[in-house]
Amino acid sequence: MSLDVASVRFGYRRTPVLEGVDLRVAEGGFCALLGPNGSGKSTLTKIIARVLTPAAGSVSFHGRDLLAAPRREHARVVAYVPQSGPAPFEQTVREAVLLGRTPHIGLRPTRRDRDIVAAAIDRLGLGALGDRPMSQLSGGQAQRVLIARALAQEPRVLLLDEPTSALDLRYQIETLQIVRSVTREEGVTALIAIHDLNHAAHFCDQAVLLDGGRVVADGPPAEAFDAAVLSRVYGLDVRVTRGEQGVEVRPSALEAA
Ligand SMILES: Nc1ncnc2c1ncn2[C@@H]1O[C@H](COP(=O)(O)OP(=O)(O)OP(=O)(O)O)[C@@H](O)[C@H]1O
Repeated sequence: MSLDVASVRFGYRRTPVLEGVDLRVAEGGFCALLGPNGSGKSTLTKIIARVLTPAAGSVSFHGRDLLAAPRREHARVVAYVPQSGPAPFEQTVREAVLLGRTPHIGLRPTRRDRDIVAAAIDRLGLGALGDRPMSQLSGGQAQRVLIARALAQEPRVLLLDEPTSALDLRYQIETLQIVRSVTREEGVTALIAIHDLNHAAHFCDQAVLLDGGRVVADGPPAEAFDAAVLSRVYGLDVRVTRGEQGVEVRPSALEAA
């Protein structure tokens, strides 16, 4: 029972970006997708979300081919939080989150759909903003609406592309806690593109490191984080320490300062 990405290749025009990516996330796992700018993290999440079509390879969940499934079926399994989304001027927060119910709704939303939307809005701390037009939100509030929309979709697989990039420290931590509880308590499988290696180590149970469109490390963060590999991939000398608090990565330059 897992999300399986096998031999995925992709290029924009003639430039190869992903060169045979394999990864497996166990059901209920929380996997960090790491790597420097341009390493292919967004591209890979977009392929699983079916925003992009790979040149080769497969994506399956519980052995079911997600790339060949009808769109509505795919949307019942996979929810995708992009780095940012369009904010139609007239749409309120509640209407934007209700869009997450689209794959489940018949002709019109039921009471249950509205309850799920209200719960997702509350969970992301947006309770006071339900009637606010999307155009009047801060960047971080809008990012939290996208996450609430994905939760309202009740997916089995949750893909998040740098969902904490616009969030202040409190909401970064709260969002990662929410995603972790969704994986642990509801068995949702989550894949998150994220830059903060220490947040990844703390919250995720698997870390996949991409470099130039290839997987160069994959495993529990404490095992996958190797100082020599990270230093080479990021082009910056780092130290990895392992203690009671778990694994921690620090640029060597900061230690010398
Ligand atoms: N629409 C596009 N057309 C052409 N090239 C693209 C396009 N989108 C991304 N690329 C290129 O593909 C490569 C991978 O980009 P991608 O956005 O997947 O990286 P990333 O790891 O998510 O980076 P970041 O950490 O900066 O978000 C980069 O070299 C990028 O310049």
